[in-house]
Amino acid sequence: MSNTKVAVVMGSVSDWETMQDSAKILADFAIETEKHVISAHRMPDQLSQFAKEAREKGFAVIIAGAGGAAHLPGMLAANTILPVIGVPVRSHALNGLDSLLSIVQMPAGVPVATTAIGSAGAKNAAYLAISILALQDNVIAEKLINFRMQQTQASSQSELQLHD
Ligand SMILES: Nc1c(C(=O)O)ncn1[C@@H]1O[C@H](COP(=O)(O)O)[C@@H](O)[C@H]1O
Repeated sequence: MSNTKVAVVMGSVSDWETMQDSAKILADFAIETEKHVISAHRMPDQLSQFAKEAREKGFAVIIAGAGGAAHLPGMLAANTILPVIGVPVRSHALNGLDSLLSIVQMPAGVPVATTAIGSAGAKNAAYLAISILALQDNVIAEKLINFRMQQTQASSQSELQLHD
């Protein structure tokens, strides 16, 4: 697979507080990443152009974070065959439940892999994108295995401390 880049797309710059958690993990794994604010609602033509060109521009995965009436991930998925991971950003009015339901209930045939609401979801979107890249890249796979081992060690240590 020659496509190695990940796009982190968000509906508004106000989503960056959440989506920076995706970008930080991708940077830790040295994954080439582009960040974009592209709203399906406010920038429909740019959204369609970005999604249609993403594959030929070398992207392997698109992470899309949006809040409220979060149509961005679904509309990206409608315009590309790349895997799209949707992150429901926590909204003020409904605490992110609106974002979650807007992203998760896609019709069959146009999938969006939906994460949890908020920061944990943004982090897991990055780890899922890294898992996809690791299918074709042993260096990334090794880094991911090391990360999981360190995470297990840290959890085991905290368990031991509890019984000290
Ligand atoms: N859900 C969408 C889309 C979209 O899905 O196209 N575009 C913007 N938004 C969301 O509107 C919220 C408020 O945006 P502002 O803070 O700019 O008013 C953000 O969480 C954004 O993701």
